[in-house]
Amino acid sequence: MRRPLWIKHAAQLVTVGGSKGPRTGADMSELGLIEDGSVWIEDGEIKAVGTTSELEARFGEWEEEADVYEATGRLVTPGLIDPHTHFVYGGSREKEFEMRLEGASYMDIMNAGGGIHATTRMTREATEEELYRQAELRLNSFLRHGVTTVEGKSGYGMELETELKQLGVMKQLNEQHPVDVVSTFMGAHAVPQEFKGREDEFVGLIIDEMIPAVAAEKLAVFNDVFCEVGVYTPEQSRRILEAGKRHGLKPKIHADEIEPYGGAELAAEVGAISAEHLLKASDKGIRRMAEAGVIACLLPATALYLREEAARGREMIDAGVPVTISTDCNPGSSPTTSMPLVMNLACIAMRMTPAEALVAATINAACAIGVQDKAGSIEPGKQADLVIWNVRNYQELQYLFGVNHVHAVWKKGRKVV
Ligand SMILES: N=CN[C@@H](CCC(=O)O)C(=O)O
Ligand SMILES: [Zn+2]
Repeated sequence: MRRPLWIKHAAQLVTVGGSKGPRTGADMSELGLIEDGSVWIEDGEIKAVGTTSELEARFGEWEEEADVYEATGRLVTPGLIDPHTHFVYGGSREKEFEMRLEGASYMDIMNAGGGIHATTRMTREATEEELYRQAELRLNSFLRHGVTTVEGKSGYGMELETELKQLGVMKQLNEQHPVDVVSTFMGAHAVPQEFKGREDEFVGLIIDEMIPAVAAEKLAVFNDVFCEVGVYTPEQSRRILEAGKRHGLKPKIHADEIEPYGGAELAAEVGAISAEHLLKASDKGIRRMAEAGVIACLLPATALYLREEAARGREMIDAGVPVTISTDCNPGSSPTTSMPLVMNLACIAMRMTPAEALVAATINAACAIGVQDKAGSIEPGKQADLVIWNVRNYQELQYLFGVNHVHAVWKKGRKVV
């Protein structure tokens, strides 16, 4: 049995406790704050949460047996959760960054065989070991930025062998790296170049071959599709997502990123757990998502990187849509692992409040990837995934922007940063 861990005297402890599902509306501002907060942890699990004096009354006589960590003057939050990434890939695309600054659009580059296609070529060529080493470095960086759980998507294979290779790397990393990895199959990330003009044939391959194989190997929890003008139509997307459902894969959807295309509406119709991007989501789509309880996964770093207007986060929250936020870590449109930066941008570019940004990056992110029973908040029974920050309160975390304020990170009760 490990020695208990006792964190004491946090200037502010953000618990975000007590949620069964994703938070909406005014509940997105409820942080469950405890001043002079304290957490008692046994065997990697949170046993008790309260003020330091409350926990001293309960556990004071065992102080000698515990590892005590003083968080005096600092903010403590749940480990952040990144619910949308493409962190397993081969190669790099810094040349496209320059091309975009010179005027080329994201879709122009992709349609000319770059973008997702370029990364697909490099990922197909990479060995499993190479992919593992690169992805491991990215997970290390996530951890240094206070992120303790990450969703990861395949989709740089778009052929069964490479899709399985990417998902296999995520499975190994989930077992071997401190960060928990939740996997999503995204065979429908683009139409591979060799299937140009034969899109429906490739849709058939995803439905008849790839989804059954991925589900049989239990390599993914979710099934995602890039529903976009020039990529997958809403009808093709629906077929792919319904096929995933028949094999137990829950739908996610990259929706209305570049052009309005009815993606938000489709997410509500197929009962998607979340819809991603949504820069161009329609009013009707936002209403439908609120009615159906679809979580909006908003990616303000991607919008900034593509020099686009961010999604309407403020309006979505006001309309009752549960909102989460993410880095979208990928080699093209958002090569970052910084969730703290994403929280800053959620405030600055989407007019979310500092409290809403934290809820979006913790409990709502957990709900968007189905891990809310074990992560996303500081409450008894959950994994001890905690971050101590070099700031005094949650407002300061969002106010001092573009800086990594992480002081220390615990994953399942072990100090990893
Ligand atoms: N939009 C589609 N897919 C990714 C980008 C992938 C890439 O450019 O490599 C995204 O979510 O931003
Ligand atoms: Zn994405």
